[in-house]
Amino acid sequence: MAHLPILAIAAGVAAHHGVFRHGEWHLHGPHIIASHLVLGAATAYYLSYFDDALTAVLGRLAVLATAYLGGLFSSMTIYRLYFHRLSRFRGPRLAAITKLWHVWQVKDSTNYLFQQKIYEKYGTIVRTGPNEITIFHPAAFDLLDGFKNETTRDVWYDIVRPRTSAIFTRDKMEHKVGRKFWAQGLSSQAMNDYYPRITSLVRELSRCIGTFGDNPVDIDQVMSWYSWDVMGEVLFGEDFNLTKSRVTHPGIKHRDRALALAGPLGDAIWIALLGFQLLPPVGRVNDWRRMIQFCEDHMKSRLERGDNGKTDMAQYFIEEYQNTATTKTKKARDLHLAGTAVTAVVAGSDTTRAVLIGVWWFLAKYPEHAKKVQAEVDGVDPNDANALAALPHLNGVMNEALRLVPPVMTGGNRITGPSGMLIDDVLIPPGVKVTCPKYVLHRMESMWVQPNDFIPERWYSRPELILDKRAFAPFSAGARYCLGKNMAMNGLRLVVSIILQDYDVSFAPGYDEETMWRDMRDQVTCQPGAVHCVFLPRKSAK
Ligand code: HEM
Repeated sequence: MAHLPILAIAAGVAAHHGVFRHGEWHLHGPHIIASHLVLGAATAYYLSYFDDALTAVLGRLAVLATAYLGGLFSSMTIYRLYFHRLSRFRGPRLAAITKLWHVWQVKDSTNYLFQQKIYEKYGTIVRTGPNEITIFHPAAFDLLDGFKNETTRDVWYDIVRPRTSAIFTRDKMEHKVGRKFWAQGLSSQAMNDYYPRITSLVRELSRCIGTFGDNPVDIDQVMSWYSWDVMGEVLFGEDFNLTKSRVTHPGIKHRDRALALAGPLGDAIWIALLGFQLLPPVGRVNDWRRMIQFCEDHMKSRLERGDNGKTDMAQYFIEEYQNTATTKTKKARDLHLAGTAVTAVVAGSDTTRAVLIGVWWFLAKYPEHAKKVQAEVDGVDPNDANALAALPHLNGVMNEALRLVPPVMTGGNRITGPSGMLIDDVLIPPGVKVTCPKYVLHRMESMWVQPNDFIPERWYSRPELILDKRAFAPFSAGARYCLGKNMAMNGLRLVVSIILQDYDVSFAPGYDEETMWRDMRDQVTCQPGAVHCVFLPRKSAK
């Protein structure tokens, strides 16, 4: 019996080297727990031959379990610190041992600030996990996602499993095929149909803002209504009417609370997946389920009712659903359509809302830039998307807001391909998770002059303030760039030009300007802190 603890330690070491060091385990949490419980029960049964008393058996079992886990975790720690192929890379020692350390550091959803500190302390190429390198280099976006990239998506993209979509898939072929349908739904031809409908939603937004008079407008609330309405109109051909009725849809609350759960766990996705599978539907797990349910149900009813005479994105997703009837099972097609709905609702509503919050903060803080935009947009017909796209200061404001408040602040994790990744003569081996936080790159001193300052002119009349344009990728890059970019930019320009044609903006009396920055959270998408503004009708003629 005395030899059993030694055997248990050896079993822990063997489990590490023989099993857990190989392959991916994030989808197998319940199986790992179940197999260890079975093993524990079998060991208890074996021990009961030597001792009749239950307490004695359980006591011995606890010793063996501790020895096993001790062997397993000691082996992991020693291997990761001294023998792992990334052990030569600089970075926090605890990060090299376990990703849980990183999760703990960003428990309040401040991964963007954590990454900033990591860069300042360790430099350009940092080991931020047992098998993870974070790159703070302008070439990184292209290396990760450029057209010649060999990378695959990291395990994070399994988060809506068993559902999939063009974004939430790690299968290159599924991504390529799915991307075609998204591209059709977001093509310039489809955009011609959406644009007048989005314009009338922006007019409704302007009316809604007018109803506040000289009272403060909670920008998050109003932009959430508006962006949800746009998502409904473009995705499902349906008006949710939130801006008009000034009611927050429950889907928005579920989305925000669900993303708050996914944010800090983004770097240890197995915890979230385990929670979704094992925990009862309470709290944020319930929000996650309800968010998914809302998207699924809505897409399903759109499928059943057919279109209502308007072009919408759903029609392309339904076409994909129908086209794959002979090649995929119904269950697989249902799961793909559901995953696509979740992707479209989050990508289509939450990203633009985040930028708009940032834009209004900057315009209230720097009224001289609002005035410059007003001088440009006055006299321009917002129905003419090309005319708005040609206004330099308006676009400079958009780009600066996207640079300083990128809606996707971190994330976009990839796994290096068979040749690894060469960066500044440093080879990152194959099969390593690599990441490049946009928030940090968008503010690096080596890439931008006065990196933390809001200077829209750097995008047109003062190009010398941009030292390396490769460091700007709010919509990602290359083969995986955002397919909604044109729609998003057209929508953002419309909102800012119509509202600034109608109103002057300033911070609400008593509003603490630091709130937006102090309470900013990185939760898959950026969640800026509260911004309260007052919009007063313009006195000057347009
Ligand atoms: C300002 C608004 C937006 C920003 C900053 C933005 C940013 C991004 C980023 C960074 C990615 C890469 C994500 C990743 O690889 O994990 C992405 C992908 C994507 N976005 Fe957007 N997005 C915006 C709006 C939209 C909108 C409105 C839609 C459509 C309704 C959309 C649809 C997509 C799609 C389909 C992809 C996946 C592309 C692919 O993987 O091939 N986005 N977006």
